[in-house]
Amino acid sequence: GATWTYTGPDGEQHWPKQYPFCGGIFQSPIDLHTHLFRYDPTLAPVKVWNYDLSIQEQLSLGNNGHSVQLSLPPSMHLSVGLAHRYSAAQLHLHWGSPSMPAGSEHTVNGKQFAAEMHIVHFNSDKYPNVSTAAYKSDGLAVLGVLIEVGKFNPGFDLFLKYLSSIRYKDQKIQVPAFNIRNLLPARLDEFYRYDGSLTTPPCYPSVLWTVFRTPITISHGQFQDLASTLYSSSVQDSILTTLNGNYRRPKRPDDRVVLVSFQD
Ligand SMILES: NS(=O)(=O)c1c(F)c(F)c(S(=O)(=O)CCO)c(N[C@H]2CCCc3ccccc32)c1F
Ligand SMILES: [Zn+2]
Repeated sequence: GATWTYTGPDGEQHWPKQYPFCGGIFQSPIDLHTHLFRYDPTLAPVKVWNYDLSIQEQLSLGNNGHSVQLSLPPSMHLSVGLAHRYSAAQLHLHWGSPSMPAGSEHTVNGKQFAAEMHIVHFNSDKYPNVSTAAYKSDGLAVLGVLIEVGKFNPGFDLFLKYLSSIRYKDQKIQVPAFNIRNLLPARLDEFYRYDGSLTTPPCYPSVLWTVFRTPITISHGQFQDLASTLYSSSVQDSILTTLNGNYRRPKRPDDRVVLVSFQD
């Protein structure tokens, strides 16, 4: 695809020129703030199926120049208390930089977290794959997990430890699969839910967002590895640009409501 970045002449304020949806409605991320919240007692806890992948399976871990991306098998799926099954496609992260460790996309009452993980799922009842689903209004369901710096996270290390093998854009390796449930917070019953978009070009307004209320933690060392190991440059590029600060700033909520599954 075309070259879009998070800063500079191809930065996010320029995205709408090449990707018109980026300047459109229902954009993500947003600041999840209290007066947008509406408690919805009918919101069922998120149920994940087949996240406990066998170590015999191999997953593709790649640097796509915008993020670190782990491919996921469509046998992994979730039910978000909705009519359709959403099958997993990939997970990726957004993070800050070593000097500015705030890099989540969603913020909560103005607080930005160190990083954020997204697990992209597509409506496999209706569409054959994520690329077809990506531009359909009921196409995608993305789980968002807010990440703080704190206790070491052994689950994240199962793929963070390979980052030095995919330093450059378009590098990818096969890694042993693991239980993706260990990357999620303990409570899957407390979350924010709203209609939004992809947070990267082409910014299709096709995402049912579920952002869990409880952040998970990774250690300072794990964060530094994430924020300083990858390049957005290809291996043949003469100038090396470190891949960090890969988060879109919060967009206007317009007249959207954020459903919340908790009351306190
Ligand atoms: N934040 S986000 O909105 O969840 C989000 C990203 F931030 C992100 F970088 C990606 S990307 O890595 O594919 C790079 C640019 O699309 C995606 N890709 C999704 C949606 C686009 C179509 C597609 C096709 C195959 C696999 C994944 C995807 C993405 F959904
Ligand atoms: Zn994302």
